[in-house]
Amino acid sequence: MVDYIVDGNIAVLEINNPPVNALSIHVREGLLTGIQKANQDGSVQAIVIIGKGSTFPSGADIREFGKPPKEPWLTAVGEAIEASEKPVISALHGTALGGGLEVALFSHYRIADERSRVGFPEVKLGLLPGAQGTIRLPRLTGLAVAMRIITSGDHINAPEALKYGILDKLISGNLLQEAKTFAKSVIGKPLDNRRLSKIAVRDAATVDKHFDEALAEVKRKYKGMIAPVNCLKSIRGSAKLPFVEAARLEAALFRELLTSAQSAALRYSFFADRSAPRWKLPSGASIENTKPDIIKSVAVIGAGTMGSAIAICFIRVGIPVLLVEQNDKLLQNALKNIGQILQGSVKLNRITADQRKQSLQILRGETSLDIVSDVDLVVEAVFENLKLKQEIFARLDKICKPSALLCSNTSTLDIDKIAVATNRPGKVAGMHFFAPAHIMKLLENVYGTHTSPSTVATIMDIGKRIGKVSVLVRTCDGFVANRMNRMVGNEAVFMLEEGALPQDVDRVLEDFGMAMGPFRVTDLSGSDVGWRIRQERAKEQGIQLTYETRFVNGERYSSLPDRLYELGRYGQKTGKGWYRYEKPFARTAYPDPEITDVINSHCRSLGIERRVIPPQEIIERCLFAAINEGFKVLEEGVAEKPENIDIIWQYGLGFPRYRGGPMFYASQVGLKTIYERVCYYYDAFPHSSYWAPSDLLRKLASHSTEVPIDQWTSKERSRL
Ligand SMILES: C/C=C(\C)C(=O)SCCNC(=O)CCNC(=O)[C@H](O)C(C)(C)COP(=O)(O)OP(=O)(O)OC[C@H]1O[C@@H](n2cnc3c(N)ncnc32)[C@H](O)[C@@H]1OP(=O)(O)O
Repeated sequence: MVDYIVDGNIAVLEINNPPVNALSIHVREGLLTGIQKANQDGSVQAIVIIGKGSTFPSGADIREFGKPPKEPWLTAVGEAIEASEKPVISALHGTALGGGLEVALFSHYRIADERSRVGFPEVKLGLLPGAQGTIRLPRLTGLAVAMRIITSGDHINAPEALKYGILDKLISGNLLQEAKTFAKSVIGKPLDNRRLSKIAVRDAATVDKHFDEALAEVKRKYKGMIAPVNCLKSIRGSAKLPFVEAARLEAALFRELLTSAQSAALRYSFFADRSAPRWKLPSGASIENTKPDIIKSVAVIGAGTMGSAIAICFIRVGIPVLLVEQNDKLLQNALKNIGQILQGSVKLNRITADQRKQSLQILRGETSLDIVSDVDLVVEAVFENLKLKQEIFARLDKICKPSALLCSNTSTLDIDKIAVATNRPGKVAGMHFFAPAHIMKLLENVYGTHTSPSTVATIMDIGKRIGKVSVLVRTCDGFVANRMNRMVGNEAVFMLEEGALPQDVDRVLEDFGMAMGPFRVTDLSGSDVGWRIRQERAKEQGIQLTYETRFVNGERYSSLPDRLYELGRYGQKTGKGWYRYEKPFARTAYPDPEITDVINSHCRSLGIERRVIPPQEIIERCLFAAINEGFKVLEEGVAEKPENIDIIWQYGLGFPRYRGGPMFYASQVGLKTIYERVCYYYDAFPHSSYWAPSDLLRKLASHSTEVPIDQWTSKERSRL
């Protein structure tokens, strides 16, 4: 794991632990032994630490957290490095992160490949740089820069790191050769002024001011997260306390984080991010054995808000798009909007003016579907109506070349029902973008009964190319996101009927960490959309919806949202929805006494007695209902693994990453508790059949010990 190579009077400790040279136990042992050996070796006068392969260590081995810790700790290794009587030079390349950067900060000198990056991403894992990173970095950079680097977790490029004093020299040539040359140049020089533990924080006197400012910032930016706050407390300690005491404080703050539920969730999320895009079909086809087609051109059908944003996703990575809208006025409007959105990106420095120009050059608007005959991929983004989509797909099937993939951006409709309109069901799939599509990271890719493995491989690959987090799910009503989120919406509205107000429900869920409560979300997206879908479905089933309707097909129904629609309260766009806004399209939501009156009068007219609904009930009814549905999604194989569901919620539905996702949250609450509460609510609300407990949940909850989340699918599904 660490090779010890002597070249003349220089010992090189080469870390070899692919893929990222994580500081696993054997690496820590190897480094410690190497430093000791080099100090005992009379022929050695300086020591170089370097990474083999693509990078200097990118951090501690995250898989070791949560397991019984093994000595030597990284701090002990680092202290041996700093105490070395022979100069130690860390030679950085790739990404020197977390514990990797800490190794460098224990070293007496740091040189780096000019393309390398450094950083402390621990905060993203709910941790702090616990091997003295929080007390060493401020000694080099000063407090403000250290606070920013450590609480953001952002990577810093080498030239910037040089400017901040983190690095001593940038290297453009052969790193190892240059490191040896550098090492020779520092032999015999005094080391105490190179040992950071011997150096004071130069702006220590200003620590309280920096702390207060940074604390206000992290509380706003990382609401609810404890790691950034502990990072700041530890950095404050670096300035206020003698080094050894500051190190003790850092260790205590680190231990608190290491055992926290937030860190467990964030570490789970780190691996879930990497696992979710790795798709596998029940047939055995997978990312490992199926090649994607190369998509060189795309047509987007429907130039509404969604279609336009989808077009942007492709053109900004250089994939030409034909945007088709039947009405020329709407088309011209869409093209203008796309230009404006890209202009906004230029203003925010996300793209250059040149990139905007290049993107617009590969966008073409058309009013005829016939023009799409030669594209490789079609993404349909018209109104959510099965008949309309079937008509379009039937036409596309005739117009498009046989190899073209036909995908729908439907958010709910069964892909199989769309595919039957074509003679190429193997090439039909869902690509469910989330609004606003050019901003939201999630792409919920949907396969139907006949979708071929190569179609799946292609939509997953194109998702990656356009920078999305792509998760594959099987078709069903609402897929994963909308199917599970429907329970949140339903329960939220039912609780209004029983005693809550929109702001009560939203506040509880936002305090839990959701980016937005369900009523603020509805106001943002517009309640007219939901109304139209409800009316269409009722029409299809020959049902007449009225204010008195309390059940549809035996299921509990609330007409409250319909009342809002009739009042013209469509949400932000009309300046009124579940909340009041200063004017149409204004963002700030104010609780509205008119809504309280509407709800009260609704309850009176239906003879419902209102009661106080406690916060815990709001959490349980919204989230436990969704979690129960999540277990049904798993048992049916709609999602292959819990990570897929959690990633969909994090990137598509604003679930707090520091809680992992609804399924990971369930694992922390405990499946017995979840199951018992689901049963309780099913008893209380038998007309909401989604409360019927999932078989998988029941089975998992029946085990005497908690079944770990990574065994939920493999163990139990096969036994159901
Ligand atoms: C106290 C805490 C201390 C001292 C710490 O150091 S905490 C760890 C701090 N470091 C990090 O958080 C870095 C995490 N890694 C990354 O950000 C990225 O992996 C990368 C920028 C280093 C490289 O990115 P990329 O090239 O895209 O590669 P992947 O992200 O796909 O990673 C490749 C595989 O390596 C696994 N991995 C990466 N980092 C670690 C790690 N620190 N410990 C364990 N495993 C790690 C990653 O999961 C990938 O594995 P597979 O999915 O391929 O199995």
